[in-house]
Amino acid sequence: MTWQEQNLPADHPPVKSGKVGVLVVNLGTPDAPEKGPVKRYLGEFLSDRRVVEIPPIAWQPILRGIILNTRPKKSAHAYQQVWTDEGSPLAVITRDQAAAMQVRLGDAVMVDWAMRYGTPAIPERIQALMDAGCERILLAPLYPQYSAATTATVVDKAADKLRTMRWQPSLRTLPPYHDDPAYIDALAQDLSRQLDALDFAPELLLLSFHGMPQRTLELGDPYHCHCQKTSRLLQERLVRPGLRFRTTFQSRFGPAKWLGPATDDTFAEEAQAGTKRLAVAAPGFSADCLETLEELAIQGREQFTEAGGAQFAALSCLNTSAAGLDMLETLLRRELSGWIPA
Ligand SMILES: C=CC1=C(C)c2cc3[nH]c(cc4nc(cc5[nH]c(cc1n2)c(C)c5CCC(=O)O)C(CCC(=O)O)=C4C)c(C)c3C=C
Ligand SMILES: [Fe+2]
Ligand SMILES: [Fe+2]
Repeated sequence: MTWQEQNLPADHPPVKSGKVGVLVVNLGTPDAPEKGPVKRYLGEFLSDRRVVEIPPIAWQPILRGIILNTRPKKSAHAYQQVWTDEGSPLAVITRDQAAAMQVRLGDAVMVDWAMRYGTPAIPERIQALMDAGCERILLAPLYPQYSAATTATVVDKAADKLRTMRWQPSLRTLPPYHDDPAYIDALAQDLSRQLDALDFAPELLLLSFHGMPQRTLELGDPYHCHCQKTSRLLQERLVRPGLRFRTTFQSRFGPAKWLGPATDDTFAEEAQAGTKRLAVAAPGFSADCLETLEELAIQGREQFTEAGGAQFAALSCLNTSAAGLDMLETLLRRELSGWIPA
């Protein structure tokens, strides 16, 4: 009998056992590559005021009246191009990353995963960790570069859940790791391996990050600076004879000005300027997803070759590569320090 049990009245609810939980989180994805599920997912994602910073009174009519009636069909078609037997690549890879961390971190922790939009939802998985006895939770949004639209909204969602609890778990959050040597080393190692395996030598390696409205930079979001720093540190580590680098931003959305230069314009511009052999990597994405597998690997190839390019390769994200998992383990262990034995 523990000290706590001895001191409790007979009718007291069971006392939790003080385990440590890790919740790995990524953006989210539809449950199926069809119009209905894509519409539900986009409705939740694009209603997040951290993502679209337009007052709801002005934005919701545009979202409900136009975007959710046109985009789901087009996006569902794009998702169909990349969907796997096990589901959406982003969900499958995130699940596998969490499973690998469970094996590496062992019984000292319980590792689970969630998606910020769609399923499995953050509140549900926090509850599951608590039901399993976790009194301490490390929340790990897998975004190397901080942005209010990604990192902050994960913390908000977890806080919304904690707000409803009498007995809250202790929470730690994984900080952004855009300039962490473990991350830069993992990228350098994994991209070198992939470049070595190509059947051509690229003249240009495009480092493409997800875009954001330009306004977020002006309002003080560190995202753009984090991307630029990752890019610089990676270039310093990835010196290869004859290889040039450029940093670009992809996935423009809506009419506002977004961070530039735009990845799609750059594919065409480079080809027109005579670049024949190009590789593209997306260091800001922890897992391959629609934005890398469809927008870069499929559309990007078309944009580059139609404008006169000859050889094209879209490199994989860290996913469950050895380098990627080593990095994740390093980052998680550091944040778990004091909570689990070293
Ligand atoms: C206002 C719109 C958007 C902002 C701001 C935005 C920021 C942002 N997104 C990611 C990562 C991902 N985005 C993904 C898909 C996606 N993104 C937007 C819009 C904004 N993103 C849309 C509408 C979509 C859905 C697909 C589509 O209809 O085109 C994904 C992939 C999801 C998947 O299911 O595979 C990721 C990952 C970051 C990192 C970011 C800001 C830094
Ligand atoms: Fe996005
Ligand atoms: Fe996209």
